[in-house]
Amino acid sequence: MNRKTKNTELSALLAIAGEKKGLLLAAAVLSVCSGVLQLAPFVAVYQIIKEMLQQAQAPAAIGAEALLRWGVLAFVAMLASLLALYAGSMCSHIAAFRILYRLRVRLSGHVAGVQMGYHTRTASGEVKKIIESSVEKLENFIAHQLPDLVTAFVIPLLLIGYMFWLDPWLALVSFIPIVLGFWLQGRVFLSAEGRQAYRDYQQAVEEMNATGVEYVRGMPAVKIFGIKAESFLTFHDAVQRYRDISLHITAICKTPYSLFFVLISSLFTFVVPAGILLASGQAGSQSFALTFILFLILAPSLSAPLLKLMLIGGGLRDVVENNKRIAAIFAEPLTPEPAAPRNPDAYDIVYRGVTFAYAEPGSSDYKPALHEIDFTAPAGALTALVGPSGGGKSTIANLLLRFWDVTSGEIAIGGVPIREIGTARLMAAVSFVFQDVHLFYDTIEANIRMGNTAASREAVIAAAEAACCHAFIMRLPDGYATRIGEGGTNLSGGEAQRIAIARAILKDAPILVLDEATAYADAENEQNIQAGLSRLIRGKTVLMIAHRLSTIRNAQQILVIRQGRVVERGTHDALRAQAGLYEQMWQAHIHSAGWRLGSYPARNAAAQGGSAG
Ligand SMILES: Nc1ncnc2c1ncn2[C@@H]1O[C@H](COP(=O)(O)OP(=O)(O)OP(=O)(O)O)[C@@H](O)[C@H]1O
Repeated sequence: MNRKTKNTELSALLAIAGEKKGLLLAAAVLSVCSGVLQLAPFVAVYQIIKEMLQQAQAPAAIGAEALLRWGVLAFVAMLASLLALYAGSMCSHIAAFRILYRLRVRLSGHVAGVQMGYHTRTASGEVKKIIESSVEKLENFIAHQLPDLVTAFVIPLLLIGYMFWLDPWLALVSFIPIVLGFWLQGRVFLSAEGRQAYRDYQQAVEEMNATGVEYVRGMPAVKIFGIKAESFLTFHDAVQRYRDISLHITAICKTPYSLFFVLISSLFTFVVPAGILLASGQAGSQSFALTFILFLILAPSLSAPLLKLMLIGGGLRDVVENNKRIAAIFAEPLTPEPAAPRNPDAYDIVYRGVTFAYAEPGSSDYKPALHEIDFTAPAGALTALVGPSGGGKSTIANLLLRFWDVTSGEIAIGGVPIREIGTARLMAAVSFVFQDVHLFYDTIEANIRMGNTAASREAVIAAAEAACCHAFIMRLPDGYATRIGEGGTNLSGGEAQRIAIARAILKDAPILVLDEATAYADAENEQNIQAGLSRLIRGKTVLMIAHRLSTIRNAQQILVIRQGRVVERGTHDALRAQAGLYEQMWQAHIHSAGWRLGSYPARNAAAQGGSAG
């Protein structure tokens, strides 16, 4: 990663934190105050010892009042320190939760605005993980680590400054092990080997998580095909890689980390011999003895913030990693919107010389999907897209919604290029019934209403009746208020498809795109869905992708798509007369329609009879 990218990540992190500057500053100041106040008991002990030493010859002269005063001061300072810690922690937590909220809202908004290509390139689990856990980890950083970091920096600086002011030689002796400890740590962590090991570690964790999720998701296949855990090689390998890199990191870190820990935790063991050595030159000096005592008190209190600094330093790498993931989402470009959106006043659709290629995941290569597609879908008519699997039918439909933008050529609605219509108006003009219906974890009514949130209850029911789903909805325990999905009722593929059709009927958009809308229908259902569809498409411009050719027999126009090109076009009768690909597909369709399970015994019997004869 180059320096520029790193800076961008850091500035993105600071920009996020900067939104609540005031609260964060208050948290930092309060936690430094708390840290400084925590030193008060040490000062009190020092003052008490000083008083006792000064009156060593006549202990009776030691002023009990002075000792009490220092005791009370230490107690009050500790109370004040706890109060400051509490107030600082409140500030940092309030700041953290507000920042997290703003960040999640911004991220969700951005994710909704980026082009569909991002969502197909990126696993939905990954985006969810970033919005949930990467953002959540910032809470720990902002609410806890940031104030701790400031305190862990400021307190040792103040202490070291004070120690140098008291006695530069003793301070130097305390300071040398600190420098040595950090140097030993830095030598490993900042070396090329250390940095590479950390990157490998991160990658190993990600791989292990991703393959672990895959393993659990693929459990039905694992069970059906009897694949044992050890033989699930990718997951197994990922776990082994994680173990190896963890052991490698432990091996390179154990000595410097142990030395660092020992050096920082035992600063006073350096101070004692140095003090004795220096004291031998100043025998009888009471003031040196006092300074020495103060050093013995202060040196251990330096260790705690320094060790904390080290721990936070390790955690910061995680924060930077998480921030990198969050910044990568924000770096994803949004669907370009026109400066002045235009409204089409007609709803015919024209594809003119449309060529499109998908970006290959993880490379800068592109995979061509469509070549010079030209056709007009007249307003109010049904245009069907048929053809072999992988030919490009869904891609043609998806481009109309600007899930991706065309590589070259143009798509226009009512003469207005779709880029100039603007996403909101485009979405309002088009209804889409996908092959894979997505229903939200909500009530049936809310799912249908998604097409038109302002619709009346009667309109929702009318749409459900038109889509032939009213009857089965009424059989559900709570009717239209039944919750779908996790923790609620599960619908069959055909039922979910009819809900999606009801949603589209309610939306009543002038353009309708149906991608395999009858995919899940059984023979009885298909009639219902067809009935719903014929009500839905009346008077609209329809693009319909169908594998069952019987469903599009009456289309005004049929386009046969193969290998990203329109290879035949015309009505059903005209295409059959051409005796080309469509005719082959039609024959195959008729054959498969006649090939039902019920016919098996008769055929089988015939075959057996034939062989017997
Ligand atoms: N999101 C994507 N990223 C990369 N390539 C894709 C993507 N979606 C489709 N493709 C590829 O584009 C080509 C056309 O696919 P498309 O889904 O449009 O065909 P289709 O005719 O609708 O197929 P089917 O009838 O099986 O649904 C295929 O080679 C497919 O692998």
